[in-house]
Amino acid sequence: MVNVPANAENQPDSIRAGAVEAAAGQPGGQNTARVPGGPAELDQVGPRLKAVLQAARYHGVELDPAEFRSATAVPTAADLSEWAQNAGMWSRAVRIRWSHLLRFQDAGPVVLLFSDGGAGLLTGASAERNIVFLKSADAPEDGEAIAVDELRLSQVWTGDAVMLRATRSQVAADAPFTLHWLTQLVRLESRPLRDIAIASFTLSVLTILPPLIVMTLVNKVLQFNSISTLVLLSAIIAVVFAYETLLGHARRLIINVVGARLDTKLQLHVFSRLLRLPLDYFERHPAGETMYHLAQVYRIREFLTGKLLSTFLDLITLCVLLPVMFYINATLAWVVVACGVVILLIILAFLKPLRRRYQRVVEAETWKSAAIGETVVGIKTVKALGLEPQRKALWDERVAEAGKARLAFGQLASWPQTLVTPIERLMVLGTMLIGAYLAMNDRSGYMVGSLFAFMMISQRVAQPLVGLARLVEDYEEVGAAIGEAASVLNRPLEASSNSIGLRPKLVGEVKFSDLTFSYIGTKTPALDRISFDIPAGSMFGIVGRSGSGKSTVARLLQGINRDYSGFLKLDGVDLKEINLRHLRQGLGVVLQDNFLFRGSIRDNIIAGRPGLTLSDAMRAAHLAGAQEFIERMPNGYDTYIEEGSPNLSGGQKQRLAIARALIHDPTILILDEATSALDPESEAIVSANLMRIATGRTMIIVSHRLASLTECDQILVMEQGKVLDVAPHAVLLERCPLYRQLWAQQNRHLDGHQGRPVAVLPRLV
Ligand SMILES: Nc1ncnc2c1ncn2[C@@H]1O[C@H](COP(=O)(O)OP(=O)(O)OP(=O)(O)O)[C@@H](O)[C@H]1O
Repeated sequence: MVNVPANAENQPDSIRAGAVEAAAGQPGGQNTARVPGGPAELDQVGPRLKAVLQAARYHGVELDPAEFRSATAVPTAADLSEWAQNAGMWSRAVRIRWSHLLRFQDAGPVVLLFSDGGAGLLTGASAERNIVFLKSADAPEDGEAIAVDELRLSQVWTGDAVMLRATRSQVAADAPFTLHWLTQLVRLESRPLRDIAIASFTLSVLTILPPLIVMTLVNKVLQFNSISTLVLLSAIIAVVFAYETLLGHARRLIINVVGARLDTKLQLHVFSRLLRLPLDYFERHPAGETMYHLAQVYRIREFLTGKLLSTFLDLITLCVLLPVMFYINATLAWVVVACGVVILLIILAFLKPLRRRYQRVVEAETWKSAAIGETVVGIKTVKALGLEPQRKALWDERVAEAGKARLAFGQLASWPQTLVTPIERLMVLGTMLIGAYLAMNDRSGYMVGSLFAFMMISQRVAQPLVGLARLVEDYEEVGAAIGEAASVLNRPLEASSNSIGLRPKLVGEVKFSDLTFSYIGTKTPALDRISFDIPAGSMFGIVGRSGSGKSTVARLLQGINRDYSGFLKLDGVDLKEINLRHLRQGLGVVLQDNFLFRGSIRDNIIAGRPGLTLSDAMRAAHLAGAQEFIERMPNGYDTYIEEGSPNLSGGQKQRLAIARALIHDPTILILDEATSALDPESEAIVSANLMRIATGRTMIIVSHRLASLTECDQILVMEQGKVLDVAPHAVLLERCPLYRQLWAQQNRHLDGHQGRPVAVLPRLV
């Protein structure tokens, strides 16, 4: 019987079907034949990677071959497993025996590595027939997995296997940031939490002993002068204290570990979601506001591993101690419980007004953070325009508002505290007084010892009871913090870069058909039924007045905005269908103002892309015309650039940005006003390299300056979001009035000479 994996219907065809045509002879092999139906880029991927890619796809995860790292020519099981793990999957590289393979009946495909460098996918097994079902990574889509016995497999299999599946945390990575998600996160730590609970329970039990011993001491030892009982009790107390100390230490250690792990997971989650937020979000929200909201995550973590955990542990103590209190004296125990209930009622009564005031604190703090963030980001403008007094006034105002809101909250929050404190005292002192009264009327003589014991226990109970009541109050604050963090993290993300979308091989042909697009919140469309084609490998210019939609065209091409109507196709594939990360890896973009990160020039050009070296950086710098000025710098490619690159001129910055865009040899290079802010000399240097840069790729140049576009194969003229004309420079001069007008405006100094402006136009080489 063929044991097809349980969710066989959900498997991609490439796994479900196909045969290991060469399982016995040439399994996998170093065959680079096209995978039918698979992405074109798989053609260049070796069989071991292909097998892992397919196994990952079975679990709904699309791995990126560009992220695979291996120190050896033939990927090892460990490399492959690490690749899957880096993409957030659970994966293990294992060395297993045949008998183990027979147990893989419905766990999804397992990748088996073959001794010739190939690989196969184990899709099922039959223990009765002593066979496994195997399929090559290169198998045709509609082929069947073939049955292979132990002897045949042993001829080709190294014994290494890679197991992988989607992890819970991976599923959780897309989950919204809610209290439920946080609870799930905590539940993943169930084992250490269980240990903490056991330690706490034991500690609680141990805390019962001293009061009980005191009770015995008073009732028995003091009354009957029993020295032997005293010695025994002392020994017990010593052992209990030693245990208590050790267990307390262990508990704190485990709490620390759980706290650190939760912290790490939260931080990873927050940053990965932040990176996946669409650009739109960042354009609409000040950086300071976003950072303030995200900082709330740390309050949530403090609550989870601090107050919540300790209250949970206190609850264990309560559960152990309360019955003992009732056992010692029910009347006194009821007094304690009644006090606890009153404390809870007081806190509940204040919840709603506290929530309202806290909301005001949150709003005021958000505005405050936005003001400081904006000032730091725009400090150049603040200084240049001498806006310090205005910014200071704004800051003063925001600080005052936040202070007022905090004061109002603090004043109200102190009321429950004021009301709860006497009740807390009453809980301890009241029980003492009532206990003393009861002891006076007690004739057995045992009441005194019980009273001592009760006093000791009630002190330990009062704290958790109050803590429990306060937890409700703290939860309000944390609830607000979750809301704040969620207001950033729970926005719709860009399409999942790992798992969704096609990865076609990009050639560089672009087609806009009847495309209309409006920014959110605007009435007039930024692009209005535009249609034009950009042939692969051509140089394409876009001109138009300010606000005509030039940059929007470039944004849509980068997949920044995807909610347009009509079609935008890249090499015949709808852009919305293309995996976002794959798309952006095929694009190079240089903007008017490019951000260079803190680090060396080399690091900035390589931009952290793994596997690239100094010689790659030098090649890109040469192409961008940057190598000459880099080599003149004191430390060459190791010259350190500060954030925002104050030690570079505008032209140098732009050339570095172009080098950075060229480093991965993009199929399409977009220059969006990349040379507009440059002085004529720098522009001439950059433009002089454009022809070289353009070779072998599609180049889209958005520019105000018509002079920099004259060499383009086609120039698109835009006006108010519409396409006015598309033609080469000379033709546009003839037939497009707007183009002619813009050209005349920009080249008045040429004296009616229709040729190229002598001073501005760079000679392209
Ligand atoms: N993020 C945005 N949100 C809302 N509206 C926008 C946004 N970006 C641009 N717009 C609007 O869309 C229209 C086209 O803008 P776009 O930036 O594409 O024009 P442009 O031709 O590149 O202008 P410029 O040459 O001045 O850069 C403009 O009316 C602009 O106000």
